Amino acid sequence: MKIYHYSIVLSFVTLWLNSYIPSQGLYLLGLFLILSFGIIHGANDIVIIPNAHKSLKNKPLIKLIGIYLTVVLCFALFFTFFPSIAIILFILFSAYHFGEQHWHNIIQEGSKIPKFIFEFCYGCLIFGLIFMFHQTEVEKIITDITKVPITLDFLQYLLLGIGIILIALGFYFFKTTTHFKTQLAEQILYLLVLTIIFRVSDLIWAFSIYFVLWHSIPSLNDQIHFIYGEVNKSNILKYLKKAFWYWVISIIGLVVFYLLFKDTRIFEALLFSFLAAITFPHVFVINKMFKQSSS
Ligand SMILES: CC1=C(/C=C/C(C)=C/C=C/C(C)=C/C=O)C(C)(C)CCC1
Repeated sequence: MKIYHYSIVLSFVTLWLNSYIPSQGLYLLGLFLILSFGIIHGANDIVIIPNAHKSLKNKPLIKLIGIYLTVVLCFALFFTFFPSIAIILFILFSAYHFGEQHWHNIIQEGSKIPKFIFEFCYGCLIFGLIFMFHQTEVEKIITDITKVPITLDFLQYLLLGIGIILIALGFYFFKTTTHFKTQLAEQILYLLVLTIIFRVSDLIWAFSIYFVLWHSIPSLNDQIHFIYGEVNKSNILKYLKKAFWYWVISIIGLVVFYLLFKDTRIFEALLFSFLAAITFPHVFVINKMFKQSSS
């Protein structure tokens, strides 16, 4: 079964969970899943870096960890001092990252620029839909991070523009890329299911469903393939073993963090700022990995 078939089946399970678990429960489960999968699917960046980047091939692990932590720290400082620019970049980078993960196996032929625009717009569509259905909450979190009051009233127009670009480029890929043609109906169905899920679920739960089922699990699959050459039980276990301690430390961190900040307005703002700091380097590492595996 293709990895996205698991995603679609599990997405229906989450729809069913919506009516069985109260919102607060789904909120906590969503946070736990975002952090767990966020950490697990980013934990092996340090293993991928030397394989994807020739100049880092023979560097000792401790040096790589040092470089990685320095980059994360720089982004965290950037987020602290220039939150408005940082959040815009964070959303734009993440949109490309989500789109690239989703489409890189489907659009393999043709020129780079239309592919880049298509992947970027697809990611923007995903974020745009989540943000549109949960506008007030998203405005509150962004305002808490940036301290600048914002409104997302422009989202409908933006989504319309993105939709037009995606349809136009969709026609182009339909004519030029065989795999795209055979995938199109399935992908439109996925998008419809996702739109319903985003509409009926709370913000954190909706985001966690996309992030875990549609981004992290396919990403884990690609990473295991890249590092070990094949996805099987023993390689999955090897990968998870490597990520395990990072995960334990992060979950302990999350629990402490939740207990300390749960009653403050800025809990979600702090959480997303942390996610952003670890996301920036991850986006570059995975982009390099895809380039390397397609060359
Ligand atoms: C959902 C959401 C936000 C954006 C989150 C993003 C952009 C997450 C990206 C994560 C990635 C790409 C992780 C690594 O793989 C905001 C703007 C903070 C506002 C509140 C809701």
